[in-house]
Amino acid sequence: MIKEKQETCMQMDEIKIRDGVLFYDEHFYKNDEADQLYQLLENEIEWEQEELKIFGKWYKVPRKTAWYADKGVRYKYSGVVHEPIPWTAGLLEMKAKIEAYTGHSFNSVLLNWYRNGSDKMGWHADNESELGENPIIASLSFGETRRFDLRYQADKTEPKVQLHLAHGSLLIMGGTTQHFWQHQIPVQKKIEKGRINLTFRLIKSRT
Ligand SMILES: O=C(O)CCC(=O)C(=O)O
Ligand SMILES: [Fe+2]
Repeated sequence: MIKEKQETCMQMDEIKIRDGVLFYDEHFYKNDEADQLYQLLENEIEWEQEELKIFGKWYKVPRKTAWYADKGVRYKYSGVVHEPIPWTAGLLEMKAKIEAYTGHSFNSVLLNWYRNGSDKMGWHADNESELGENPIIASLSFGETRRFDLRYQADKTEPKVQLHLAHGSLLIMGGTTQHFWQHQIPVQKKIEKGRINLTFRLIKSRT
């Protein structure tokens, strides 16, 4: 099984980084399928506008979000514990395709909709304790290609990594990536259209 898993991931391009594991498949979905999935997600997902309290003042999160998962799985993001929405058929299909391809299973997905290039996500690592020691995160992107930056925490001289996550692509982050690296989606003012990202995760502990 382990051998099979490795072979499956070997079909993906490995992006070599220090103290981390990244695999990327630019064409996980064909273009026309990806177009349809973008529309489906934009219309069917129960998008929320979250607000965050920073130093006593409320700010709108600069993107729309949604959280779908198995029953009973809870997750804290943007400082709030979220109850999951039950899976839709479309999301379950995507999950099954990723599971078959990678040999890893997932019980939840966090969705982010960046409506244009002003929507963003700041530097962070997906290192919440619920995800366990070395989480595997499977990230699907649809819509506009956005930059995905990674920076190494312990040694600022390590060069930043810049990826461009394409329409229909799959990125896998694994190994110790979340210990040593942070990532962000920076503002790209010239981008006028939207991008939807789904990060499939396995939540191990139930808060
Ligand atoms: O939009 C992306 O590609 C990244 C999303 C992300 O980092 C997250 O949901 O934790
Ligand atoms: Fe993240």
